[in-house]
Amino acid sequence: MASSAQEGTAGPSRPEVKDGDLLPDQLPRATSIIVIGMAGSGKSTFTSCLQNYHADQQKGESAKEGDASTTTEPAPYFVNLDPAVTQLNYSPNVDIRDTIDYQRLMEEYNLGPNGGILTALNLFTTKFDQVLGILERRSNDVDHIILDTPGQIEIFTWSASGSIITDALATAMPTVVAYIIDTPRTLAPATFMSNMLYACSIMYKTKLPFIIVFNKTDVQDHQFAMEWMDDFEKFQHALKETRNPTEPIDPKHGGASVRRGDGDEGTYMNSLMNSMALILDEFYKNLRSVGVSSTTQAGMADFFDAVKEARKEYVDDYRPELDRIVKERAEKKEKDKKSQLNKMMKDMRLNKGKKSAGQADEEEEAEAALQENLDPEYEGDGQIIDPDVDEDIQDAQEDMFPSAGAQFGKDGSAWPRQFGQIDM
Ligand SMILES: Nc1nc2c(ncn2[C@@H]2O[C@H](COP(=O)(O)OP(=O)(O)OP(=O)(O)O)[C@@H](O)[C@H]2O)c(=O)[nH]1
Repeated sequence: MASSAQEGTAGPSRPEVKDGDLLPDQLPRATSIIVIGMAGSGKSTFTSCLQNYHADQQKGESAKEGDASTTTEPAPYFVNLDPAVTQLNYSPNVDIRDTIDYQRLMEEYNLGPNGGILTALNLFTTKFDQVLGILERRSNDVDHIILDTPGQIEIFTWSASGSIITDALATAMPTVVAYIIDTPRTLAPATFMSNMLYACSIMYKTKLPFIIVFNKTDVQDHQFAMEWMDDFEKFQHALKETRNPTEPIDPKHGGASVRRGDGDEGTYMNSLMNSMALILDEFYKNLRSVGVSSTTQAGMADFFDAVKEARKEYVDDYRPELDRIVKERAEKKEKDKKSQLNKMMKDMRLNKGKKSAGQADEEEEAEAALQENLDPEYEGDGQIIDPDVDEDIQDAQEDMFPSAGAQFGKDGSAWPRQFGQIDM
């Protein structure tokens, strides 16, 4: 899909646009990266690795140049959204724990650990507009804003607060999802498959560009997973070899099971896995995956390349779709507003017809009294609207209250008064 966003020159506060860099004029410089993954997959370690990687890169650059000031790139901006984490190996710029005391919340509301995390996240989300304000201000100074999410994956991915945070971010700036997978724990075809199904569900829920990050490659190389994704027959072969797909394979021996089963207890499971693998084949085509080690920093350069590609995908595919949805919603809201107004006017006319002469007189008096105090630009929702912008509604109001035309108020001033003339 062609990009509808214009690639323009950077604004005054932005760095110079380099070849290949995608900095459409209206988009912030930063890409926000939402780090999601199963409990223990290494989200926090990965996030801290990003911080260390940046610091080490900067040290390397300045050593090469011999002058620390020449190539300094701004450090990523970090947000911790896990209220229950006790220790972090990175220093977040914004930390949910500064706002919410998770332990006290659990005690006061008699909540379990997951209920506590969910409630903490919900409370934090009520203030997320303030956080977003901070992030938006930083988004023209940094390249990456990284959000570390709670350990229990479903608390973020399937909660209303998770959706609100994700949508708010994706509307404000290019946003991508980094889905962390514990590679050594994915050696069993069934575990691999369930992880991929989960990833697939998150991708379709958020509709954001997605990066699969096979973590802990210092313990287990992720090549086997890449092959399973690239070649359906290789996955089938691994399934056949393992018999019981819940047992890990030994990638050094062509996918044979570490502990081979000798019955056919896996047959049903295998055929289920086969069918799901076929379905997921399409999903794999839309994925970019990298292997990293959060302890050795191996693969981090590949990760940042993948982020660059994902940003481009956001600009080309996600943003135009988002703009279309926003426009569609605004049009629908406008249409609904007008049809409700028309309906109300119709009801009023009908009621008027049914009223007795005395009632009608009383209502006319009440309406006249209302007109004296009514600012004709008042739309009824607490907002002063610009009549030039919304001429139809203004016309409708004049239909409704024909006496509210140019008249003189009790104090002799012109009526309706212009906005700004109203005595406060
Ligand atoms: N060898 C190795 N261990 C890792 C790597 N990344 C994380 N770990 C270890 O995996 C364990 C879990 O890592 P965390 O970063 O706490 O995982 P998490 O996903 O943030 O955990 P929760 O938020 O509690 O779900 C820790 O013992 C880490 O040291 C890695 O790349 N290599």
